[in-house]
Amino acid sequence: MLRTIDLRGTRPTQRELLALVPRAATDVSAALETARTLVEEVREHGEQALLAQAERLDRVRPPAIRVPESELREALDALDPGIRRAIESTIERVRAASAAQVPAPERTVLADGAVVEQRWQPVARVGLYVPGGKAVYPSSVVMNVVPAQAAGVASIALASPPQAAHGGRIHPTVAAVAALLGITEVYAMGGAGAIGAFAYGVDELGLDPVQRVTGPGNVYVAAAKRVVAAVTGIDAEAGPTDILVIADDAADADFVAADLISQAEHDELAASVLVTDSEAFAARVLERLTVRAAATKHRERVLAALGGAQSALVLVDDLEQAAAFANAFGPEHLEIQVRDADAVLAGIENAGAIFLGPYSPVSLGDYAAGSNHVLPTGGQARHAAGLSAATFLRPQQIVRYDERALREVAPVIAALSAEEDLPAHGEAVTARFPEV
Ligand SMILES: NC(=O)c1ccc[n+]([C@@H]2O[C@H](COP(=O)([O-])OP(=O)(O)OC[C@H]3O[C@@H](n4cnc5c(N)ncnc54)[C@H](O)[C@@H]3O)[C@@H](O)[C@H]2O)c1
Ligand SMILES: N[C@H](CO)Cc1c[nH]c[nH+]1
Ligand SMILES: [Zn+2]
Repeated sequence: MLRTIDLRGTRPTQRELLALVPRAATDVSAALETARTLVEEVREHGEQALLAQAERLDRVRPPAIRVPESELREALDALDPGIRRAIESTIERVRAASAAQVPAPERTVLADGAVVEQRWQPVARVGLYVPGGKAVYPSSVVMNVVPAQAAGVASIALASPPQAAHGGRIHPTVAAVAALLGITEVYAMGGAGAIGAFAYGVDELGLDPVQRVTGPGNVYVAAAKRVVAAVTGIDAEAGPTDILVIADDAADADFVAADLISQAEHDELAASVLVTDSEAFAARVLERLTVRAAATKHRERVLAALGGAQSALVLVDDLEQAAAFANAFGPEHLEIQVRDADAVLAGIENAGAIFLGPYSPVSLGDYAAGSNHVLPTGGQARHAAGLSAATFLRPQQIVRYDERALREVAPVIAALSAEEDLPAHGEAVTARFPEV
């Protein structure tokens, strides 16, 4: 079920810990060549390539890549009222949390007349990817669109794969949520080709290139984002999901097993990792995993993920060692289910999102916590962050010096420009004050 990594009695260095983290099976770089080819096809052949890729990879030809606005409106009209209420509740919470993520402008006065300001400028146009292969993700429409709107992005395009079960149209709930959020530019295109279309634009579709592509997806989507990163901004590579649970023997083994399975259900490449200082507790979780996995709907996918080299049971001496392993892993989702969760939290540096205690499971964050579920995977949480309003904003510094303030700092510029053998830099200042 879960292979064991036994760290007890060892004190691995940072480098050794990194080597122990099970990553090879889900390494996005293995999908890079495929993704590059698909992106290039779309760059060169536009709409025709998107249609051919849909037939090949989604096994359906979309009636139109650009989704008519009438289809979006009709999907919203037909949306089940219960689902609509659930979506509206998610929107409300994510909107409140996203609004709080927009930083205030800053003004630093360094001396009289010497001011450096910082303003947060939204990118002008973004392409948001909503996955739809093994499952469909209307919740990801909310998680992409709401922070972009909170940031003040003026132009938003959205893509989701054509669904064979819906005659090549996007999933109707995805269409409905787009309409609910006022999005009108929607494309039925999936995978790496969709990311290429956003990055380079497709003239026949009236699809202009975007400045930033965001959103989750499978390894091909994550690899395509890496491919286009030279021409457009991206968020973190939000690829196949992972969950790491730190638990001690006070945790509920059934809760932990349920949470490990909840994320394994996304993808055969999903990673579920349990880190514990109690062998007896680990045995209880393994037993509950076996029972739950046998009964769950997507059992084959779940068993493939739990049995994959990316998933593991990690036995540690103590919770300090558990935190060190988690920091090396850089999980997308970290659950802390121990007696003193805050004490473990204090030792955590790297995680996409952190879920504390028995009543904060990852699926709460997936749908309804108000936090964002588009999060860095593949260890990127060691340096990257989840999607937020800040993803769509850039800090811009504005320099406002008056004559006196520049005169005061002129000797500093003169000294440094001479030291760097870039005298024209100093001359640009002395031109203003020839006597300096
Ligand atoms: N990290 C996050 O924030 C986050 C959030 C939600 C979902 N996810 C992940 O998103 C992924 C969703 O995957 P999915 O497959 O359901 O939807 P998807 O939309 O990511 O992928 C489907 C597309 O993949 C392409 N594709 C399929 N087979 C291919 C092949 N053999 N070669 C090249 N391209 C191919 C097709 O174009 C298809 O449209 C899962 O891995 C899930 O864990 C991650
Ligand atoms: N767990 C995924 C983030 O990695 C998000 C999601 C959407 N729907 C269900 N789950
Ligand atoms: Zn999930």
